[in-house]
Amino acid sequence: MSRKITLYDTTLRDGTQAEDVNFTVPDKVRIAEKLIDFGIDYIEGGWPGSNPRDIEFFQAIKKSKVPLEHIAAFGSTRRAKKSCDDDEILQALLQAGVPTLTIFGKTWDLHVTEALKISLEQNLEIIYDTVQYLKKRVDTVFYDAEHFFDGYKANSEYAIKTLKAAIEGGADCLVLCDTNGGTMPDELVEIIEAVKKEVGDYPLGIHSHNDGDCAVANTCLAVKHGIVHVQGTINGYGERCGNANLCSVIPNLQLKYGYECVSSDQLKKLKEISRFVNELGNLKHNIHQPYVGRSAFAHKGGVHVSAILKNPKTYEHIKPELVGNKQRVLLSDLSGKSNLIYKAKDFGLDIDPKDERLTQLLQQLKELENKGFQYEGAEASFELLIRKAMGTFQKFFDLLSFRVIDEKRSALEPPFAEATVMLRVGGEIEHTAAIGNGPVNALDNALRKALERFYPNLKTVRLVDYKVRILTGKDGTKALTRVLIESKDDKDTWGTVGVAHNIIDASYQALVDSIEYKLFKDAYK
Ligand SMILES: CC(=O)SCCNC(=O)CCNC(=O)[C@H](O)C(C)(C)COP(=O)(O)OP(=O)(O)OC[C@H]1O[C@@H](n2cnc3c(N)ncnc32)[C@H](O)[C@@H]1OP(=O)(O)O
Ligand SMILES: CC(=O)C(=O)O
Repeated sequence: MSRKITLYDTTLRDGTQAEDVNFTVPDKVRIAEKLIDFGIDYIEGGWPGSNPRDIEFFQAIKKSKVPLEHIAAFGSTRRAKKSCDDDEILQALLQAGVPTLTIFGKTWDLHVTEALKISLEQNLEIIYDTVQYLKKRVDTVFYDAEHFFDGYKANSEYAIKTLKAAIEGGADCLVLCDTNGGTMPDELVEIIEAVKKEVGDYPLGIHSHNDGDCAVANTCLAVKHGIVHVQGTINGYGERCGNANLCSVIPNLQLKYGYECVSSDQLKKLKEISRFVNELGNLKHNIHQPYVGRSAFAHKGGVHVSAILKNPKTYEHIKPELVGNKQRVLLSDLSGKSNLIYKAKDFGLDIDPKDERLTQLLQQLKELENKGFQYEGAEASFELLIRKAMGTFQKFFDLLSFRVIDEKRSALEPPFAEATVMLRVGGEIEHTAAIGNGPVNALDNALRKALERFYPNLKTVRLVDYKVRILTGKDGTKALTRVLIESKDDKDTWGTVGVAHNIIDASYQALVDSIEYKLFKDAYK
């Protein structure tokens, strides 16, 4: 079963045909470099006959560290009224100066007569002509049989003739494309088996679109049925609903079916690759994405957590580390004691499952969640909650009072914000005021100013993110708010949360947790 599968990535071509997906030339080069390190065999860089950016890519890639034998340029067969020598698209392909060219030709008689408006015979000539012309000039020509499955269903005899024209032209691989993405897995298998009877063991590839949500399944089944060359994109980007997602295809083929795709060390970079492409494309990470999503191995239900603590296999289909991901446990009102025990272990606390305080803590967590607290992203607040409940937290200060003034002195001036805090450290009372560019900033400044005399290490703390979420929008300005704060020092980053109807109070809770966590970790961790 360890047949080597050729991986052909078209993120930089078909991927950019997706709505909202664009990469600059330097980004395309960086992605190509990353994909090569990851073990992709071919990277389709773009369509040089299409636009200046793609032409520039093929110039830029020659100055990068990517070996050119891994780069393919994409284009169509020659136009009906042109010879290969005169066809701008073929000439642009050759000028790209790469040793691998991929061209797509028509399989479906509907497309030949309706889109190209030529005869079926003429289309066969165009396919043969183009493939043999290019094959004389470059090392490798892949033939993408566009709409292969729809074409086969409409006119199987003609569809096979188009493949044979490409074989006669000398194509190195016949890539069967499910261009409209609506082929069902059973149909796909049946058609591949029929094609094999016609072309023997000629190398076959697959290029599946995802319109029926079957692109990954179709690609994996195609491989099981003898296909050796797999096309797809990182995160499944592509025209309309996308292409076969290589972030799922590769681990499925390698870990489930035992095919050889990339090395096990390269597979560990899968999550990183997925993120990298999103980052460069300024695209949001899909947390629920199989294998690579943040939630792919995140357990929320108490029943699940209880079982994975005994054996991770109970609710995990693979070991997350194999694809560079990790197991996570979420806290919510669906948690059981097992979630708390797991989390506590993360913080270095061993809790006895029979400890009475655990039941109280679980109850407290559920009540807090019900009030709007959420500890996902605010793990420092949760650690403080556990430590306080288990009696392993030491207080560093007591707040006695605070006051925040937000005063608009004239219509033209911005409001003036000032905060005063009174707190006790040991036996000493500190009473301090500070200003800020808004009420929360003033409160933050006042708290730090009051405490820095006692705890100079607070000077290293910076707030790097402050998010406010309205939890009950229907209540208008009376709404309940949740504030999430992310803080950083020279070593760590931590998140804290506060919930209240008063946004200053919610911010205060999150700020105090942030300071308490910093003082605790510096003193005890
Ligand atoms: C299935 C796929 O995803 S294939 C890739 C699709 N990707 C893209 O289309 C992105 C890049 N495309 C482009 O930049 C432009 O469409 C170009 C430069 C290729 C062509 O632009 P234009 O010459 O203005 O043509 P236009 O885009 O309007 O129409 C496409 C032409 O290609 C022809 N064509 C389509 N497929 C083929 C083919 N396999 N072989 C030859 N000609 C083809 C069409 O018949 C049409 O020609 P016509 O205008 O004479 O009818
Ligand atoms: C070639 C290609 O992108 C397709 O047929 O979908």
